[in-house]
Amino acid sequence: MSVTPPTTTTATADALAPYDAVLLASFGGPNGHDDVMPFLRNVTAGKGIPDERLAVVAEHYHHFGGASPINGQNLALRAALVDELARRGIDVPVLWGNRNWEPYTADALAQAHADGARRVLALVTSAYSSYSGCRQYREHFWSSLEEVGAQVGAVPGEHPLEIDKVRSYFNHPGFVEAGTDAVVEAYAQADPAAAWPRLLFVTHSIPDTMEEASQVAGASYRAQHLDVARSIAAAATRRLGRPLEWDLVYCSRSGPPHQPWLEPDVNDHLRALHAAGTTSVVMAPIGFVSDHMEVAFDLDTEAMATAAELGVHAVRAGTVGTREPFVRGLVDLLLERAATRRALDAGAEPVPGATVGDLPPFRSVCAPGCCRQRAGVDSGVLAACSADPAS
Ligand SMILES: CC1=C(CCC(=O)O)c2cc3nc(cc4[nH]c(cc5[nH]c(cc1n2)c(C)c5CCC(=O)O)c(CCC(=O)O)c4C)C(CCC(=O)O)=C3C
Ligand SMILES: [Fe+2]
Repeated sequence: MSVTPPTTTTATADALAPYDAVLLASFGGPNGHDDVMPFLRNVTAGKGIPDERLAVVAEHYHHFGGASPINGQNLALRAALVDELARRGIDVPVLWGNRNWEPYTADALAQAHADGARRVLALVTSAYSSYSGCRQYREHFWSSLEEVGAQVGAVPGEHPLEIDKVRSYFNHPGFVEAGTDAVVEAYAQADPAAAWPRLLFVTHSIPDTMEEASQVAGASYRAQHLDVARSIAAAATRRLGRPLEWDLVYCSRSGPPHQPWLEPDVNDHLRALHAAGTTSVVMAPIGFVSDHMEVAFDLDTEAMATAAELGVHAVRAGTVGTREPFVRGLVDLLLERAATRRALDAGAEPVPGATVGDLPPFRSVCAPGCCRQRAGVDSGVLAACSADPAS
């Protein structure tokens, strides 16, 4: 009797080469009451967010014991990634590092360096490209590498480790499939006797200036969301067998009142829909990969209260979290990025990236001037994962 060996084992042994570690890079969040203000000061350092706004946001955290759910969710995502990598025969350390709270990226990188890692592949917990979801992480990688360099006695600008980043993955099939599953599940909770719910895709608002600057990456932050919304609405319509009417709305705006941010706000939109006769909605938070504080407070607490006050029936769809299609897609993206790195090192073109929707795959190596806070304004802050760190 002959046994056919599984083909995947040998095929994937070096699938992540030349990388020797994966970094799950996230926002970070407080773990208790005493962490809240220091965390908020980290987040808003140099941003000019007024103290009154910080006090309001601090209350959101105190309402939940001072702890954000985001850290537990990232640990769960890391465990799911390790499992999926192991299932494919890939044994690689998966580090976890945050921009705004412990464990900090520099500490994770320093440990990886001490353990022998030299090339790190980063995956950020933000699917869309804009300053907040892309460049701010790349600037943070650069300064974290400088910090590790200083610890090991490297010359400034010469880093003891390299970091590459997985492309913005909003239009990757795994993200869209998991988001579609979440919407279909939410509609299953709809009362069959009541009105068919209108679908509200929700994301984080950003200043109009940041939206304009995000356009440099190919399609703006808003256009990226519209592409995902169309893809999910079309797939969910097919699966539910009924047409869906949908809108893209925003939550969590901050900044001074005179500064324009993307609109409509989810609460304002609920009021407008109610006035026009809508009685039932599903809210799908496609802008967030897990149920962290924006979802737990701004949607589940605040927007749900608005809906209740109006008498509008509202169901909140889940986030992609650790759903199987999402985790599988993230591992596919790690492999795609490694194959692209090998191709670029050999003087060839990046490998083609899988997508759904109308937009092309976003770049693995960011273009000069991409995703600044303001279009055309160079802040002078260096960023990793681009051809030119100064641009
Ligand atoms: C686009 C976007 C995402 C999605 C992409 C991604 O996931 O990265 C995101 C995620 C998150 N934002 C978070 C928290 C905060 N964001 C703030 C402030 C801001 N966010 C912005 C944008 C975004 N933010 C912007 C333009 C600001 C203004 C100041 C600035 O330019 O930075 C502030 C300051 C107070 C306030 O102004 O609200 C806080 C506390 C948390 C942690 C939640 C938790 O603890 O569970 C997460 C995941
Ligand atoms: Fe934010």
